[in-house]
Amino acid sequence: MRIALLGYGKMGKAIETIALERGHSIMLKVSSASENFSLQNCDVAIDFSLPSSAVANISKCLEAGVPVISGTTGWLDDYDDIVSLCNSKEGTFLYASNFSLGVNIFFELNKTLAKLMEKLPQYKVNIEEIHHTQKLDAPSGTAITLANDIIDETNYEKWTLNTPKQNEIGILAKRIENVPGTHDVNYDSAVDSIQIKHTAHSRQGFALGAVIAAEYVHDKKGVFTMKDVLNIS
Ligand SMILES: NC(=O)c1ccc[n+]([C@@H]2O[C@H](COP(=O)([O-])OP(=O)(O)OC[C@H]3O[C@@H](n4cnc5c(N)ncnc54)[C@H](O)[C@@H]3O)[C@@H](O)[C@H]2O)c1
Ligand SMILES: O=C(O)C1=N[C@H](C(=O)O)CCC1
Repeated sequence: MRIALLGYGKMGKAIETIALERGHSIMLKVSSASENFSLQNCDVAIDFSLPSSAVANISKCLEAGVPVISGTTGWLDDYDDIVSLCNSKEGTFLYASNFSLGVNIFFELNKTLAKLMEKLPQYKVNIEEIHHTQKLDAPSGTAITLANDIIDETNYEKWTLNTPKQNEIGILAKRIENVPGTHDVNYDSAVDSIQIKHTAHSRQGFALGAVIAAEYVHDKKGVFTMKDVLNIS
């Protein structure tokens, strides 16, 4: 595949390494909103940029008829508009808050555990995420996915970064130098605790998942998720 990298920071560089190893070519590297780039000759675009630039980048790809995947977090208020644009252009789009294959298995475990714990009101759930200090958004996109998936399976109504009320899931967002991404979901009762946890050891897992997702979507039409890529029903 001939790939456009929209965002050439920590993730763009990690994706470049893995894409080249897998025999792909990098046609374009974009690093700022002021670049007037052309997507000509690109088979797929991979956006890992800034919360403030993702929507413009994704829209530009969809307008140009170039399949696009995005891992940028912190722009999801506009997700439905992007889906509408993709559908109206008969284009190709995939967003994942976390491209790591392990995290996508962790998402399934989280849903299964939430279904089981729903029957045990003596347990209260909370989520903790830890990321490096350059991260712009909090909570992480992954923590939001975990919380929303629990909300879909239970009576919890929303998540909060503040002290949670009875119907709220508390998310604690910690920032510690050089941490690529750690997430845990904790259920605490008066007598015990249950915890599931995912720890990324580097950015390689995110980058590999992104390249695999780009390989999956590049010749398809529609709006996809990592469940499609991993064939999870
Ligand atoms: N979904 C996942 O699996 C996953 C994994 C890691 C990071 N992320 C997310 O990806 C995003 C990027 O992460 P990062 O660690 O590479 O950040 P980074 O700050 O290292 O890189 C972002 C890059 O985007 C560039 N940029 C600024 N404006 C741009 C524009 N208009 N178009 C294109 N590029 C532009 C910046 O110059 C910078 O180099 C963040 O939102 C982060 O939360 C997601
Ligand atoms: O480094 C980041 O920034 C990460 N962002 C994603 C998120 O917000 O969940 C995925 C993990 C790394």
